[in-house]
Amino acid sequence: MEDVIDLIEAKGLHRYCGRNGTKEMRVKATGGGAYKYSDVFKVRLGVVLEKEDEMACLVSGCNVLLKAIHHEAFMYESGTTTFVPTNEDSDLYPYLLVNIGSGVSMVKVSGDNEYERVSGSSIGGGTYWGLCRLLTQRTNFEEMLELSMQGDNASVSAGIGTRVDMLVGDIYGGRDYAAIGLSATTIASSFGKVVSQDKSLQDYNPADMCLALCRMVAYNIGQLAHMNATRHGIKRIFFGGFFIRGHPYTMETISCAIRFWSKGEMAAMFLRHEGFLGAVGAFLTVHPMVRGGPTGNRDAPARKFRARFVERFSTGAPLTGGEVVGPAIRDVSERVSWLEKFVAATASTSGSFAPASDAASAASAGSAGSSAAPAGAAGGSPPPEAAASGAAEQQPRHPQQPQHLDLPCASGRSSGGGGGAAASGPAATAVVSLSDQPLSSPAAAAGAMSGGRQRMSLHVGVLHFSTTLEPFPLLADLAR
Ligand SMILES: Nc1ncnc2c1ncn2[C@@H]1O[C@H](COP(=O)(O)OP(=O)(O)OP(=O)(O)O)[C@@H](O)[C@H]1O
Ligand SMILES: CC(C)(CO)[C@@H](O)C(=O)NCCC(=O)O
Repeated sequence: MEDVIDLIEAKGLHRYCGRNGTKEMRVKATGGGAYKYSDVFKVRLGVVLEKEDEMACLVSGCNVLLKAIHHEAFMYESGTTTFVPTNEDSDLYPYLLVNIGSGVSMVKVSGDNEYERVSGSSIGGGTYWGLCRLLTQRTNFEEMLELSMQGDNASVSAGIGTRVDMLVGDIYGGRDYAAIGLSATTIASSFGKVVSQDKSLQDYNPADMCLALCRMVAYNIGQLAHMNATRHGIKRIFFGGFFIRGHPYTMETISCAIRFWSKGEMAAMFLRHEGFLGAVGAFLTVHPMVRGGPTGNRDAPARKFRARFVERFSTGAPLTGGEVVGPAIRDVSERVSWLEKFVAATASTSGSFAPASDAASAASAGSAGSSAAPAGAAGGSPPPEAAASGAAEQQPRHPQQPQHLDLPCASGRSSGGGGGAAASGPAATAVVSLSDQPLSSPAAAAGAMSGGRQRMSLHVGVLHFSTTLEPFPLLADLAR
């Protein structure tokens, strides 16, 4: 947070308010940080944080992104990314939103402003990060993700006793337990193999531990999500939060958990703007969705800009070749030029923005990081849903795929029957329609389809401070 405040100060961002920066800047903020850092913002920057409820912001941000961004949601299975277009006409509700930040919140979303936090878990991104730090002495999150790409949590080829996870095969003498749908490579007990090894911490490969932790946390969340979806009769689950980071292992593991426990009927869906949901929601309290009607036409260029900006602001952390190319929070000062372009672009179009209040931007103040991930793809045949598409695009983004997918659901009980290992092959990105995803209630679908709503657009402001390697051609254009 200190870095962020230094940055705001250095760039004078807190002065972008009112003519010549004369007004007090008020910024919408959500999450615990909106409370925790309220005084610091006021004292050091003179900025007032206007607090917005975290769950409400998560939900409204998610709803808007799903409606405004054609390719916001995607499935990620066996190395293949399959986009699931969601827009205003799609039958979106009800769905379960699983937000994986430090902790995990599970929210049943039944309508635009209708939601209930139905569950949560303290085993989340903070758990992964904290345990990784303890076990590997690494402090940098990106480094941990990269390490996990090189890890082997329980390889059979590595020989019994060399890795950390205990497999069904370790217990059953190399055999499957087919009667209950468990293959020999299914994880029977995360870190369980350590118990039978007379070794100390330094004998273990940090990469193996990072991977085993990633699997443990992600699988547990996937399993809890499925249980909660079932308990509430929900057929669609979207996963958000900054823990995911478009990390193939994380997404693959969550997907596997959902496929396995739903007996192949459900698929996990991820979000391109995963880490920004709350920030988008907070921003919307300043700039509500652009309305149609006579006044709507006046700010058409701004609307277009907003929509295009969001589409392009992919905030991605796709992993290519094991390297995290998304926003690395390393040296903040060297990668902030986009922020300046954004400010310039916003200033140059602000006449048509018609802000609802003095607040100039919105921030999710819960964490220091930001960003999300259009996951790239590679390999494998698409899951059954992808076959319905016909609109598959070849879009190689993950030239190197995870190598050790001895996933807990690599058994006959998942729809693919023994799926789970990432196949090699050409990268593939497919598109399916949301209606290919099962609906829990036809009535809900009919309700969601009615009402003659329009496609919405929005403008994501300075939501989070994030650095990114993503070029911003649109912003650059506008800034010129
Ligand atoms: N560069 C990073 N630095 C720190 N954590 C990161 C980074 N990238 C991803 N993460 C993960 O993101 C998590 C925080 O996610 P997020 O910002 O969505 O939630 P939060 O608002 O901090 O948590 P909560 O909602 O529980 O208050 C961390 O615990 C960590 O697992
Ligand atoms: C406390 C919050 C909501 C803060 O974002 C989050 O970290 C969370 O949902 N934690 C899990 C708390 C629980 O066990 O329900």
